[in-house]
Amino acid sequence: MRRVINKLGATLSASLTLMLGLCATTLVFIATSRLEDDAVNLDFERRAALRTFTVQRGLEEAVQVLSVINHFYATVGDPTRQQFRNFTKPLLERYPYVRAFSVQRFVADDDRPVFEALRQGAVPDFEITALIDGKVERAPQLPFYLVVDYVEPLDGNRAALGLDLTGNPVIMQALEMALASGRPASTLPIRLAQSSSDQRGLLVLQPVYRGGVQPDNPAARRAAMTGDTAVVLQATELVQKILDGAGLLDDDQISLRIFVGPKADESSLVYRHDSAMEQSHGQLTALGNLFSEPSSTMTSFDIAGQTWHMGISIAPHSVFADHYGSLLILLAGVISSLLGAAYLRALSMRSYRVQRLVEEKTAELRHTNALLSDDIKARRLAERALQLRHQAIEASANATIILSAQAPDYPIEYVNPAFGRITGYSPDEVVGQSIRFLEGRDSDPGGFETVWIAMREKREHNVVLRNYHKDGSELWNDFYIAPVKDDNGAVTHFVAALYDITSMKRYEAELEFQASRDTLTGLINRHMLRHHLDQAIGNAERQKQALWLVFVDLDRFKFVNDTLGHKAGDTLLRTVAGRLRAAVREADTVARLGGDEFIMILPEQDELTLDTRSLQRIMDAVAAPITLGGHTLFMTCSIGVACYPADGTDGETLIKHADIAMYRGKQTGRNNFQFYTPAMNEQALERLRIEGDLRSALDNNEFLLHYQPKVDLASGRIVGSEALIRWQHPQLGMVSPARFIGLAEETGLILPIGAWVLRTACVQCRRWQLDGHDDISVSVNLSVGQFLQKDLVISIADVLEDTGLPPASLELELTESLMMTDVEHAIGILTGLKELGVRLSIDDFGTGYSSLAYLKRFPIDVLKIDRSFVRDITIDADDAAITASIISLARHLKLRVIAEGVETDEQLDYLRHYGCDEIQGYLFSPPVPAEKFEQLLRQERAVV
Ligand SMILES: Nc1nc2c(ncn2[C@@H]2O[C@H](COP(=O)(O)O[C@H]3[C@@H](O)[C@H](n4cnc5c(=O)[nH]c(N)nc54)O[C@@H]3COP(=O)(O)O)[C@@H](O)[C@H]2O)c(=O)[nH]1
Repeated sequence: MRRVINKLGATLSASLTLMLGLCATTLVFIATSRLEDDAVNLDFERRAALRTFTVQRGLEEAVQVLSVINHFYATVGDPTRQQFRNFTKPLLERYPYVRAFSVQRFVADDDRPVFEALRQGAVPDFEITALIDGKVERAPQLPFYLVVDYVEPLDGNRAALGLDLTGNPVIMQALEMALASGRPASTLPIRLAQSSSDQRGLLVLQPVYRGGVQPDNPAARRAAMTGDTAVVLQATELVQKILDGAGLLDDDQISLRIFVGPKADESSLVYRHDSAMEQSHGQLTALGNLFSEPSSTMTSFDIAGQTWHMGISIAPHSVFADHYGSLLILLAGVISSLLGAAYLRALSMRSYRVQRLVEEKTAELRHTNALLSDDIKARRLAERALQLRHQAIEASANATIILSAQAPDYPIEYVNPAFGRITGYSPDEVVGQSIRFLEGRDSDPGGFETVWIAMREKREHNVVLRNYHKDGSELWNDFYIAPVKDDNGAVTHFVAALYDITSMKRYEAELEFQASRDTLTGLINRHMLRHHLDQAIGNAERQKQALWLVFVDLDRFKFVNDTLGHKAGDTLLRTVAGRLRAAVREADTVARLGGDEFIMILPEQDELTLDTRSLQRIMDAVAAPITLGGHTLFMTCSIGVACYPADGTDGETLIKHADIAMYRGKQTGRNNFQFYTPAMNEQALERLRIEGDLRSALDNNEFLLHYQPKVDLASGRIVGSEALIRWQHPQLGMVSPARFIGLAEETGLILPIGAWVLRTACVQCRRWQLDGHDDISVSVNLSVGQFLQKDLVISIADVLEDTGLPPASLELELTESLMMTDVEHAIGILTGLKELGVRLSIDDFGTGYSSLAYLKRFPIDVLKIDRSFVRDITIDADDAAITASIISLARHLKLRVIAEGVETDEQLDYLRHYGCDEIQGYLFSPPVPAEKFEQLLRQERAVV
């Protein structure tokens, strides 16, 4: 019984022991499983953290590289394509995940053709393009473009060169972010123009500012932005290269998903790496419960303003593999005793603690290690960036100066080599000195003052300064200064960039000069004249003094231009311009209005009142002979004067009235000056009116000829006639040629009108001859326009042949000034006419600047004394003497001489006394119609 009880007890005890053993074993199994789970989770977290950290650090490094590029661009100013290439080449080698570096520039539509043409110098087919429906095409017209100006490497990125980014809202949004934050900003993933695959890329952008200094608020940054620098990253490739570079893609249990954007979903997925198990997903499903649930984690971080999400998961794994130990324990526990179970439990508890401790220490060590290596990496990066910046500053073409903010007068602490090249001063000469030593005596004192104020207020500033090079030459600088703060935000230094804009300033001054000057003569031009005139009128008004507005127009300038060519015409204008300038006072203004028109402003001065001698001086200056390419020219001018304030109180009116007066001068025989009178206005208006009618007068047969007899003083008989045109105007009645010949010359109508006169006069004269007046001749006035006609000789020969008039019966009257303008040319034409057999006469003789030396070279037959001398022959001793000398001169040169405008017997007696050959004038007859002239011929009486 006792044994039974003992057995039962033992059984019970054994059962109990067994039960206890089983319970203990089960408990040990569960605890061990948990321990194993913890170890697996810990390991996953460590692997995930390492990947997240590596990707984040790689991305930050890519953004940092952009800052280096941006700094280089800002420091160098506007690097050339080659400089940009040289700078980016080592960076591209060092950072293989960078797809490209690029520089964007704003281009206004107006500048587009010039910009494209300039860029085509380096890239022949360069043009501004746009990405339209996935294709790169010529960009449509926009007010401005943000053009990819440089991109490196060019291979593989060629399609991006010239691309206008303004049409890409994602890029423009990122640029806005960069402007708002003042830091580089990234786009969301976009399709790249240069990428043929579906892979998307990211652009990290950093604006470039005018002067290379970043303004401190968004509005100022927006205003100062000239473009941007960018780093182009192929998102998938980037992550792949970062992880691969760190050897983190070998783990076939880890799956990765990387998203860029506000949400981590399929649309923002940029990278995916599947574990080996996940790749054989089908088998997993079949094995079902034998595999554990996958562990996963999602971490988000910010890169250049965009949120990156990194999802990491570990593949489902075999329960057997993870819990092999615990299952063994379960098995052993079932078999082993309660003691073993108890021992196991004690052992496992201890092992759990030890393992936990080991894991914790290992994690701590890894973390410290990672921090240490991060620190080293960060230091290396910072050192590299610092070195790069230093090299960029040293290599910069523009001067960089660092000034102390803590000593009085802000002494210089550093200057780069460009400073020496630009200013001529070595670092030894300037370090420790105030930058003001660059100032010169006549520098604008306000310029540096503004720099000082900005430094006192510890803010950035930009100013254009006129400084001086060490050799004393002028040095224009675009000067930018900005404060440099330490880690606590205290301003310790100022950095200044000094751009040499001397040549640009010179060019500007040259342009300004050009804009105000007449390029041919160097005189001030029409535009600047208005400015001078307004000023002169203002002065005259204040001083209560007069001023003369003198309008000078060269006589027969067209003749020189047409006969000697435009080059000679230009030389003539330059000569005249110089003479006009020399003929007036320093304070007077001489301007060229255009063509052969000059304006002079002669203000009255206290000690000097205005007087017509100054006008005569101007005329004399123009009249001095001018030799041009073997030709000696005798130029004259017509002058019109309008007086302030009598003839106008504003510039426009004064010029208009002086022009009218000048025109009057032209009408009254040129080579004179005329003061404006209100009556001239009427004439100018009339001129406008008759100009229109003149064009149709010939077609309407409104012209007719009158003839004035020429009487031979020896025989007292009519020997010739002068054909003088008349215009029977339908409203104005008979219009004198004095009113329209000048106009006809100006408009070119003189050619058909002159041809009509010549033919009509020849027909008439021949008719008189056929009627029995065999000796009668006709003289016709030849105008400048006709004289310059290339086929003049031929056309006269044709008329003579057509009409049958013997050449000797035709006399051509040419004015003295017409022939004297270009003597050689005139001699050529006159010789041609002479060979035809016609007679040649110099009309209005004595009124021009005749040179007697030339006179004898002209093949002429007759001198016609101008009626202005004849008129006063009996009352003015000078006119009488001139007339007598002309007659004597003619005799000496074996020329016939005729006096026109003879109205009185006294005049006739005088002329007869001195041996004048013929006379013409009202004393015998005014010009009369042909029928009346015929009557005079028929009277056949000795008239004088
Ligand atoms: N190219 C051409 N010029 C022409 C032609 N016809 C005329 N003219 C020129 O027009 C100017 C004015 O001519 P007109 O009004 O006909 O005056 C002429 C005579 O009427 C005038 N005259 C003649 N005798 C006297 C006189 O005793 N007193 C006086 N006060 N005037 C007189 O002189 C003018 C002729 O001058 P000129 O030619 O110099 O001999 C005039 O310049 C004409 O030349 C034409 O067809 N073509």
